[in-house]
Amino acid sequence: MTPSLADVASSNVALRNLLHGLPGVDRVGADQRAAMLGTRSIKTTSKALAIDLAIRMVDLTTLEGADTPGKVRALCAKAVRPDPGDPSVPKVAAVCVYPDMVSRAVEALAGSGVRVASVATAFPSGRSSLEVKVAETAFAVGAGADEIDMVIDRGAFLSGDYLKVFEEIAAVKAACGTAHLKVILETGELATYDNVRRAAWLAMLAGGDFVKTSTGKVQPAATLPVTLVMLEAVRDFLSITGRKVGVKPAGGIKTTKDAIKMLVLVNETVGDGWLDPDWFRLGASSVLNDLLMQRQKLATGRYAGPDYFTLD
Ligand SMILES: O=C[C@H](O)COP(=O)(O)O
Repeated sequence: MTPSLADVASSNVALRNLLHGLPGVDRVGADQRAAMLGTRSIKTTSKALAIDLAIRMVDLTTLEGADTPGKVRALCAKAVRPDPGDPSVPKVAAVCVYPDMVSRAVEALAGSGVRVASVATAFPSGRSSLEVKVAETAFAVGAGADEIDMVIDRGAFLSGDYLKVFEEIAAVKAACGTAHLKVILETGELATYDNVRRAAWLAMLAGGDFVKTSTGKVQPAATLPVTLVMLEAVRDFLSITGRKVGVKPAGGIKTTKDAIKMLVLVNETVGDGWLDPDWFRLGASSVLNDLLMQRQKLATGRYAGPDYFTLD
């Protein structure tokens, strides 16, 4: 008999049985499939569409201790008008900042349609109490964040305390109110693809609206095979539960090639139902300029050169 959500949500043994009962990931198969899809070429007309779609999916990110209000304002201006010389360039999906910068981003993005995402829950390590994590989430939402990017407690996950991870995600989700919750698995610390699949299921069962690969502070980050495993998880979760969850690879996505490989992977794994910023994001601090340069190259046949664009 399939256990109910209430059953698994109240017992670590039930959660463990469910997560360890998922089919194992064929590591060699996943690596090969991702590598094969990564070599697919796409037509020039499709490339132009893919670049604009990738721009619309970017969560333009700055997560540095040295972030200043001025840097966040400049990033927000870039999010709304990525190329001031070309109004046909679409806006990005969101700007992603630390909680204390949310109000600045909200102010700078007012009326633009670009969302404000905030990391929370003692990002990037996640090492704090549940009370602090919930309070930090409430602070960011109170300041106007539309989206919260939380980290899971990898220590609890890796020691098999799935219920702790589940309860933490559920508590943060409750603190989000109407804000969307992205759950960062930090796949570079999870050791196996089986763990990535289990952590993705745990995040979805606990109420996450998105599963996200990485903080950008740990390597490896958004690899193609890990993103493939997570795409398979959201596909299977939808078919079993009827609830659709988004995917956000983040960390180390730097070039148009990287971005387009991700889009091919989405198309081939879950289909075009996820080829939309509502369901797929690219978390990146520095991919936008390359997307702009390649876009201009396609349109004019020549590169404008990196100096033409403002810094990411
Ligand atoms: O969430 C997004 C990541 O922090 C960005 O990582 P990145 O700086 O490697 O692009």
